[in-house]
Amino acid sequence: MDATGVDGRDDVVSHALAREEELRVETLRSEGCAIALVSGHAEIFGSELARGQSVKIGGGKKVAVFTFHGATIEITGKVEIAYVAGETPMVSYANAHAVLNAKRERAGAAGSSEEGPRVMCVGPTDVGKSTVCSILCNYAARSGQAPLYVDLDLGQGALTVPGTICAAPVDAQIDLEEGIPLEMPLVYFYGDLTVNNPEYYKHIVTRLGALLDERSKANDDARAAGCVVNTMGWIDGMGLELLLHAREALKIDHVLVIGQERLYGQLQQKLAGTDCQVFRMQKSGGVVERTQEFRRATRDRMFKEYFYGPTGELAPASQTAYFSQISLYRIGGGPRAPASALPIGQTASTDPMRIAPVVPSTSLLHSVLAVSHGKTQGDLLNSNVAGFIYITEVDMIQKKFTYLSPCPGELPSNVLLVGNLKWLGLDN
Ligand SMILES: Nc1ncnc2c1ncn2[C@@H]1O[C@H](COP(=O)(O)OP(=O)(O)OP(=O)(O)O)[C@@H](O)[C@H]1O
Repeated sequence: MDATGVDGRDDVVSHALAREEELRVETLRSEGCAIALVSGHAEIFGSELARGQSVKIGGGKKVAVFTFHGATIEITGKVEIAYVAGETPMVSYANAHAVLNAKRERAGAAGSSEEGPRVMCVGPTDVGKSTVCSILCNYAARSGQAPLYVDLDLGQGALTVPGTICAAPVDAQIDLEEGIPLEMPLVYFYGDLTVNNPEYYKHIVTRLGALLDERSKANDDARAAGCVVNTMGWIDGMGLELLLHAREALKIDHVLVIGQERLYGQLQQKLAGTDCQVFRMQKSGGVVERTQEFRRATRDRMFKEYFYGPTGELAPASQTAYFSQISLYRIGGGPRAPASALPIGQTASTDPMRIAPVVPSTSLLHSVLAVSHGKTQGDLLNSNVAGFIYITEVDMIQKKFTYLSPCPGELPSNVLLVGNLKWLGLDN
């Protein structure tokens, strides 16, 4: 049915949803659309829609508007596709939330020293892991809890720039336009999109786990709320080892396996005898497989959003720094000793935890660097980062960089970490 929508526009299509149905919407790459709830109750990935208000969904995004009891939804603007689906796993996700919340309430009861649930979503790529994490955080926030959203996914993480692992509390339902509020994120820089240095990745996950424990000791509400952890889609070989390591380091007690029976079986065997429960969750038919090209575009958008804001509302500061004013370091990948220098029979290896100074060069152009909280070279392995800068120019003659920083003024530290994160900027 076509009509004039809540925004007064005439390119509006209305959809009536029966109970437990969802409207799946894929926006065009080039432009977004607006979604409005006209009647009933509905939510997008656990975030409730307010009646009569429209929410902007950016270009290239894929969302589902779900209703437990029935709703009428209007879409304003052209979309790639919008269709109603009757079969969704949303009720099972809501049941999972009920189990987790019961544990939160027990842990939050007066005099209790019990831990709240620490949940981890695992599964292959494109099964809806990040989506389930958002749904669980939203449901928890709607019931007055503030779980920590932990993102261990380097390539398609939801919190800050790619190439990092991070955590942020979700104390209100996630804003559909602006994402998870990041007032106090805890971010560790890995510096790449895939794990080629498992030892260092494990090291920062362990650090994150220790900080989770400290937070939970210091604050009863945080202890009771627990955490919801998103993981990478790498589930074989070393990928599985990294998942099991994260499970232990973050003291996860509920693992939700989405969309793969084999992984479910493997984890059940590996975690037998621990106090961790493994659950199988159905994959939603709405989850869309993303091409490499789409994933690259999503990463570029995340870099852009970091510097310019989700709706382009921020104005990053362009600043300069002389090479002599900053110290650059790279973690891992120390040089191999030449075979001739090694005893017979030994193979050369790199030191995964080596901190190597980086000499400024034009190869840093278009790099995203992390501003470390570490004050000295020795601190770097254990320090989280304050934020990121983007190198827009390297002047080898004047020995200075020009960079974008989210805010003007001096950087919080002059110790910068270099990885392999490149972004071609707005012209891309
Ligand atoms: N029910 C649904 N209807 C429509 N789109 C959906 C639905 N559930 C998830 N999606 C979309 O499918 C895409 C993939 O989902 P998601 O990012 O949660 O998967 P993932 O398993 O975390 O992927 P990866 O391992 O690559 O990080 C996202 O764009 C998400 O918005």
